[in-house]
Amino acid sequence: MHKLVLIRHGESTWNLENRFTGWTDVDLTPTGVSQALSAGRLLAAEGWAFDLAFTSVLRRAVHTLWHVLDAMDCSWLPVLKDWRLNERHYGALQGLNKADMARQYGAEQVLLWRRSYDTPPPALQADDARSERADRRYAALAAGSVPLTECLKDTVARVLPFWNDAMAPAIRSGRRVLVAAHGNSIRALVKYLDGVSESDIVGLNIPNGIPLVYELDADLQPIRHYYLGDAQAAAQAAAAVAAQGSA
Ligand SMILES: O=C(O)[C@H](O)COP(=O)(O)O
Repeated sequence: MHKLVLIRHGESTWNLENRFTGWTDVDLTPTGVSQALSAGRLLAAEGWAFDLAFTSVLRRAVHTLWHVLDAMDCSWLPVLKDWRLNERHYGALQGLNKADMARQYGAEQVLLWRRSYDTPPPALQADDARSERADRRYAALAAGSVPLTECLKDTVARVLPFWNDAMAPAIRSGRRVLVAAHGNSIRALVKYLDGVSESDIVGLNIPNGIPLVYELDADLQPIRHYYLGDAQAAAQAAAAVAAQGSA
């Protein structure tokens, strides 16, 4: 059996302000740092150890990983950063307040943008100052492949190749893997691992900073999954994420 640990970044500044974030590179709040340190201490206390970590190229996930590894006294751990673990791109919603959007467009429309499988938010214009196309961290991507918006289906389409190319081979080889990522890139991976339907994925919300353990068989099929620590607290935190899209 293999064990894979996934963790969404701790609270970010735009989580706190309830703003759509996507690829905007905001940092953690002090609460987010505390969540990451607590997760690391919990993992250490329960005897977890890792051989390799994966994360995105966004600082809220990278810094979460730093704090988790620091709390586990293994800041030396090899880390592979890849844009394919980035949060789903939120398009022209990036920077806008989620409750304001619910008041302006209705909670149902915001739910579709946040949680549906194939309804993308309105796209950024390519010349929008918020576009990441000039960001040198994405310079290796083919021209025009830096997204201007993404639905979850688009996120799955880039997370899965990274799973198949990097994460799954590492796990199959027996390396103990930790992944620090984002709410929707984790939703994309969970959808694949658990075979969640396009309708059921709407109900999945990932809380900030709580380790999510996947026990996988030899074929990397899930046996079970659970949050470390207080299960009720994790459920309440996930419900709070869902509520962020309310007016
Ligand atoms: O990108 C964001 O806005 C958040 O990190 C995730 O947002 P969501 O929970 O509204 O999808």
